Amino acid sequence: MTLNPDFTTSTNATAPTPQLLRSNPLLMSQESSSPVSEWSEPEEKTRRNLAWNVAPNLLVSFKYAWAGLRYAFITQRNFRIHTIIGTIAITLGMTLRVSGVEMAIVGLTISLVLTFELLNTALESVVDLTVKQSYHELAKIAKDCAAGAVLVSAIAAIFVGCLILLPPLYATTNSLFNHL
Ligand SMILES: Nc1ncnc2c1ncn2[C@@H]1O[C@H](COP(=O)(O)OP(=O)(O)OP(=O)(O)O)[C@@H](O)[C@H]1O
Repeated sequence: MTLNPDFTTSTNATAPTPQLLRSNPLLMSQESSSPVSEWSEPEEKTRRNLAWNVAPNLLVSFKYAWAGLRYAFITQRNFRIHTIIGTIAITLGMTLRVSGVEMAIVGLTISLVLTFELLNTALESVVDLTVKQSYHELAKIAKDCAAGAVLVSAIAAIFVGCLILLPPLYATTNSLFNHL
């Protein structure tokens, strides 16, 4: 194996040295992930500024998070369906005046499903970015497992929803019919 002479002075033979990276910013993506930065503070700042999108404050971070939610809502049919069902469940819970703890359980279950949907969307994007248009067995496993995670959370949500919302719904409709 022939080693590139530029890399031989580094402790990691495959990682470019800071000197080499300074002379060629395109090599920055090959930099080792050492927890202790070898860069001076201004250099670190410049390097960070070269990232595609850097949130300078909390407000901008929220803006990116909102963009992710918006993207999932616009592009993912399942995310829209789960959002609508979740909204119906919360409205039903408030109308039926279920207890605070029960509302919290319903709310947490809904957010779990939506969270898995978002992670599923993120993972699909990363897989597509990695394998592009090509078929790969590992890409299939990754996507199928992520979809499976959403399915498990959705089944759990249906179970929790039925357990908490059906008894008061049944009681309310029963008493309504009895008054007719
Ligand atoms: N690059 C690939 N290589 C192999 N199989 C793939 C690949 N891309 C997608 N698949 C298969 O097709 C299925 C659907 O993938 P797709 O990216 O269309 O997700 P989707 O239909 O948007 O899923 P979801 O409804 O969960 O958002 C995956 O679960 C996987 O089995």
